[in-house]
Amino acid sequence: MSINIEQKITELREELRAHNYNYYVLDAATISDYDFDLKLKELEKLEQENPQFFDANSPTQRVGGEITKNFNTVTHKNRMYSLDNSYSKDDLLDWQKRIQKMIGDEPISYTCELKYDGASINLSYENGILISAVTRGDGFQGDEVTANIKTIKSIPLVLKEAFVPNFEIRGEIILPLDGFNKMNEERVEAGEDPYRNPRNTASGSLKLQDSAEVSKRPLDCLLYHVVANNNPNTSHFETLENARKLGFKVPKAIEVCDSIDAVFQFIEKWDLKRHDLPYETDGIVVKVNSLQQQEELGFTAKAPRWAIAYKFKAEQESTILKEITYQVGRTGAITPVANLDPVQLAGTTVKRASLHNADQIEKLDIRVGDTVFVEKGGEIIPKVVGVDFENRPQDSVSTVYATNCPDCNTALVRKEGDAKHYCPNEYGCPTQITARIQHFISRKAMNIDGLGTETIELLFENGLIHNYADLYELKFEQIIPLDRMAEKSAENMIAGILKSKEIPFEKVLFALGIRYVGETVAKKLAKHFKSIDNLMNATFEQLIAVDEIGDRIAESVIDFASNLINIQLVDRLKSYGVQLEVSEESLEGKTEILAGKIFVVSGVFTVFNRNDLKKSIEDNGGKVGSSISKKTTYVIAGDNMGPSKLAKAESLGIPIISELDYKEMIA
Ligand SMILES: NC(=O)c1ccc[n+]([C@@H]2O[C@H](COP(=O)([O-])OP(=O)(O)OC[C@H]3O[C@@H](n4cnc5c(N)ncnc54)[C@H](O)[C@@H]3O)[C@@H](O)[C@H]2O)c1
Ligand SMILES: [Zn+2]
Repeated sequence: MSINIEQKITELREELRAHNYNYYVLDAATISDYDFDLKLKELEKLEQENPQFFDANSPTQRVGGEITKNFNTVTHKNRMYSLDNSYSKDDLLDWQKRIQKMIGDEPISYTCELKYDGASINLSYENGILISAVTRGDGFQGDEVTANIKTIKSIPLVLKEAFVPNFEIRGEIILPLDGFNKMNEERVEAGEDPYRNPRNTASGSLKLQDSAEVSKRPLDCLLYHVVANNNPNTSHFETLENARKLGFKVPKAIEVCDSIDAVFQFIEKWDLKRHDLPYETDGIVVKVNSLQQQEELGFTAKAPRWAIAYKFKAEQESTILKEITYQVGRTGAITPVANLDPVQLAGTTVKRASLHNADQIEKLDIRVGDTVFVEKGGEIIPKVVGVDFENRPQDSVSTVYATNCPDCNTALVRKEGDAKHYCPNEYGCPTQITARIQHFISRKAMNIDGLGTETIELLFENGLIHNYADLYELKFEQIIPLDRMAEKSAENMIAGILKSKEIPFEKVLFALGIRYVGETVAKKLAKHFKSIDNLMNATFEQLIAVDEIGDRIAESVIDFASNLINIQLVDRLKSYGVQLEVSEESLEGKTEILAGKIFVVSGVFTVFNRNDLKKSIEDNGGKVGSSISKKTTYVIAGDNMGPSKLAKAESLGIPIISELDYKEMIA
């Protein structure tokens, strides 16, 4: 009997360690948090009942994160703990009884805060200056990511005054939903896989080696805890209020509750309201408000006794997986899709869910006929997160991933290091062909009025177009006999196509649909190479010499340029008069006077409007930075420049100039 229990404990520990690794190190969890927490609770219970198997290294005794060793490893001055979890009000009542017993008769009041879903960070200030930012790591040691953290604008680098000369403040690095969705739109546009959720994208961003790359991600930091000797405040609430006054972003949704009933009310209110927040939360954190009582309660091996998290259950439902189908995208990438028995989830009916890729299907052992768990997290598309193995039908067979394209039946390929399969039949696969033409006409590309995605399909099915160049050969007489085609619509279509010849080169370049050449990259390449001929003749070295163009993009451009089909298409576009070089007009008024200089613009201006000022900097070869850093050459200050920006520029010794100074500079 005891052998079995020991074995069970060992297995659970191993399994949980593997999940911790997936979650914290790979940022790619394979089970839901809820299931993880259930398993952890199961292990806790077994360990409690069988103390002879105690192990200080058990996942129940340790914070789950790890240090990556890609950064300086720093030992925390004050340990960073996790939080105990609860999913029910009964758990909360149990906690309240436990701590009340330890405190005695004295009444306890609580602060309730939201539980921000991101990655924890410890900021150390000495004499009012930010000196380091370290991740939680394993709680004892973390990664020093100060350079990355300094790119987050809401984190003050210099304080006007401080609580006490030296203190630490802890918070959560998050990626607001807006920014997350925008990043994903850009990735999808460039033919890349979207990021899975804001939490692991925030956490992954912190671990990037290049802080210039981090600065492009709209990260934010929400603060929730101060560690200070001789803290003049006596409660957690007051401490946070004061931290907010110092300029830290402490969310306003904090309340002091004098009873556990008031705590329940806070929970109920935010269980609904949290969906309106600009960032994700996964629960409520309840903390004992009095700092003195906190001290009395102390810590367990892993978490403070004076706090507990109440976690909202992710919106999850189970339903039957009827069929796995496969979709081909514009770049040939294959996406497996779960077709489900319709189920109600977070207020919508879900019929289809993402299965990500072959590895994920194999890892979760997802099979047709299974009862699967479907979850809706921060992502727009719901996803299958697991299988209810107890309900697996007897005759179930493992899933064999598609070997051929669902559309053109070509054998799929998978490149090393790529999670996705691709249909390599780029120029013969109908879905890829139409998707490429649809991309060509889209708003951010050639912006052709009078042509929609369905019309493209119609034209393709009727053999009138085989590629985007064919659009320019379309004749009124050819389109008019098509199904449901009115004379007026046909005219509009032809006019729209004609008008697209005026679209500037950078947009045409984006429209060509070269893999990894999204809107921004197209702009950079157009600006640098000035014509399609220069670009298509560029060598790998010339390509990667361009700011922010890496190996992957360079290879993709070379692939495109060395393909005869593309060369012919581009030649045809040229012959129709499509803009394949930067026009004279747009070259006009442009200089390289400011080459190599980085400007940050702040405040309200009178001579220029803000956008014109930015454009003028770029037209003269300079760059506009979004935040002040060591790399900034000048700050152009208008009226009412923010005090924190001013302090930052001063502390880094960056010259602050007026818009008139700037005008002289370019004169
Ligand atoms: N799915 C998986 O495979 C898997 C694996 C490991 C962990 N997990 C999940 O992670 C959880 C354990 O992780 P954990 O220890 O990192 O943290 P946690 O999320 O349970 O709680 C602790 C953390 O909450 C954060 N936090 C956010 N708002 C806060 C606030 N207002 N006050 C205080 N802290 C706040 C802090 O960063 C703190 O470190 C588990 O409950 C589990 O759900 C999942
Ligand atoms: Zn195909």
